Amino acid sequence: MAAAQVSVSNLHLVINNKSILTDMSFSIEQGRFLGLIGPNGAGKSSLLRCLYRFQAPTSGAITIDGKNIAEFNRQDYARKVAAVLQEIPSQFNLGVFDVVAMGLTPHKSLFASVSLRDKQAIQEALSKVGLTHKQKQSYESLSGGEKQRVMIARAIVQSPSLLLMDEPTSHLDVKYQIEIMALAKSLGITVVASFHDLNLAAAICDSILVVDKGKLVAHGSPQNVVSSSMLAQVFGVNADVTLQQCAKREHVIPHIRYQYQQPAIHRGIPRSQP
Ligand SMILES: Nc1ncnc2c1ncn2[C@@H]1O[C@H](COP(=O)(O)OP(=O)(O)OP(=O)(O)O)[C@@H](O)[C@H]1O
Repeated sequence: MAAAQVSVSNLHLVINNKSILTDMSFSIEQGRFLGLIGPNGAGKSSLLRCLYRFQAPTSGAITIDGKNIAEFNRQDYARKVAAVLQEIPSQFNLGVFDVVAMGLTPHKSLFASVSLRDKQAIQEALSKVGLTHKQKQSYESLSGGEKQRVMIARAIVQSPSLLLMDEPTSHLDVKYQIEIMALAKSLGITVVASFHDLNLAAAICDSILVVDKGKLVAHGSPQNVVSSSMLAQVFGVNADVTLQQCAKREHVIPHIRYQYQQPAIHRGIPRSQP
């Protein structure tokens, strides 16, 4: 499936009279990898929920390939958009193979059986996330990181044109953090993913959107967005940022070194020294 072009305009989300997202506008070109970063409670998951239609925005519009997402029927939307969410479902009383097979549902008619070609797609996805040897095991008995990789395999099988991921690496060891992100990038589809590992986001993403208190405070290439001043103002941390030439990519990647010994900053205002 071709990659999707996504556009968000003047998005507002208000829940119980509380502004969760305020006047967000941005767009993502086809096939690009957009990273969402921001402190806890900034609104990253809420934005992803709006993109996934889990949450209807209070006002504003989200379009995919020029069509408002509210206008897609459920099956068409499921064919177009896959999500790997923060809350890993725990109700799957299924084996790993069957959970991954659920990714095929939007593409099949009711009661259609799993074909040989489907089986190959499932095996391929399991191999890509390094879980071929676990395919007969029950989903429930997997570790947190293994469950997360199963959900990513399921999203791959779904063959979407837009992949939404909420902190997809939170349970993964460092090897799989790198591998899974490289895998998501290699799919050639449009990806929107939230990150807490800012160095990983800077290394992987084509562009980064910084969210703070429900507002978009910066949007651009990692090189333009990730800076000591942004880290101080938005995250309240002291850090040095150096630019590293990447062998495989033409551009430079910012690399953050946190100053663990220095006092934290309160939103741009250094805390007083003891
Ligand atoms: N259904 C809801 N009812 C009330 N408040 C909500 C609801 N959903 C989200 N919020 C609030 O909206 C704010 C943004 O939450 P969200 O989960 O989007 O942040 P986040 O950036 O993903 O945070 P984290 O990095 O901690 O996962 C938080 O203050 C949260 O408490």
